[in-house]
Amino acid sequence: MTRITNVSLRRILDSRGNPTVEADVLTESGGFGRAAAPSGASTGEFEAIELPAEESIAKARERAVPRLEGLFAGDQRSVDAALRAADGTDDFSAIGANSAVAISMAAAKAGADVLGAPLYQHLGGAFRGENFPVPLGNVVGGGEHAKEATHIQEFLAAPVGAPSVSEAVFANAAVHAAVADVLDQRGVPAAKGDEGAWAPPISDAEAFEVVEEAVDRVEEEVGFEIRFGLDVAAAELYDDDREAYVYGDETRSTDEQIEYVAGLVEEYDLAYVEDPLDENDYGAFAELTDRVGDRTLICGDDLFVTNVDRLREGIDAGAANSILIKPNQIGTLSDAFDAVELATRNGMESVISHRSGETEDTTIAHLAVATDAAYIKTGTVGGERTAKLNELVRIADDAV
Ligand SMILES: O=C(O)[C@@H](CO)OP(=O)(O)O
Ligand SMILES: [Mg+2]
Repeated sequence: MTRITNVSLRRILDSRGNPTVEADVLTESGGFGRAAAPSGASTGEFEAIELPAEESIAKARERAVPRLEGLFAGDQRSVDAALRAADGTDDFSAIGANSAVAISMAAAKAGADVLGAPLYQHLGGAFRGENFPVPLGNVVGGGEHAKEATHIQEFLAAPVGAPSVSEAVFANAAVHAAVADVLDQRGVPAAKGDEGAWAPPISDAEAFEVVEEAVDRVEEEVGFEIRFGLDVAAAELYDDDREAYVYGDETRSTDEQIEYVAGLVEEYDLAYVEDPLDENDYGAFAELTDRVGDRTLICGDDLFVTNVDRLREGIDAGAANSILIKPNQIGTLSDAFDAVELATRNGMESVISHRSGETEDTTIAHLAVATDAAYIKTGTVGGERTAKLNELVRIADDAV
């Protein structure tokens, strides 16, 4: 039987050294699932609410755990509906999206365990297809993830021509290493940001040169196409009072920002641009998508926050052609799947993503394969990032 007999919650460390929530779900027949909540730094204004870990655990123990015991672990919709009912708010502010997402993911793993199936197959079904996501590798970054580095939050290698997921993963690691060489040649010292990307104290313009050079070198070495992309995280740059995007001493109006990003897509043949504009500006997103959406992905992260209502608004406005999916932005796997489904039905690509604060949890690797996502964004190096990448390699190798 797959009935849940026990849900336990504990406080563990995330990659920034902050406390986060880990959940264990046990079933009657001995099925077991464990998962942990990640945590963002450049969080969207409309995300589900993360409570301090201790508080979230106490509230979830009191309100959610009693409702979960007795449910079928494999029936993800019921588990997630019980979490929503236990919380009773729209944004999980009563029990915390951190406990909710940890329990939701742990229940899915317990459900898979009972079936003896890998998680990606439990979630994606027998006919999920043979595709694998292209890993987007953060190789240079700044913004909220490294304050003294670039204004643009992430420069992402995109090995779109890789013949296998394994070659793609290693290509990203090679670009990360090549960036270090290029910076070294230029005499630029660089620490690493929260996601393991290099965080050099250089201008965005110089970062483009560095990343382009590193990508070109590795492309030549591996013999397949590597492009690159960005997470501008523009909501963090936008100043409501000045109605402008602030890049240190420089500012750009919304029209200038659209012009700037369209120019970057053109000049660097960018494969992917996430959050190029403020999270409240569907109109500006639509304008940019109209201009360059035929040759690049314009992806909404803070814009959509994995929320179907916000996605619907975006679809009506023509605001983007892809959506970033972060289960903890919305609180359950069912909600994340609903967002992917709505996006797919409307011809949009899905990109499954980690957070800047992470654990060794590998659920998103399975989620990306299960949903047939075009891309997965999960960093390049560092244990909490390679945990997901190595799991992808194992999934491709049928070894999970
Ligand atoms: O903006 C993002 O896409 C994420 C992950 O890269 O960062 P954070 O988790 O800090 O929101
Ligand atoms: Mg983002």
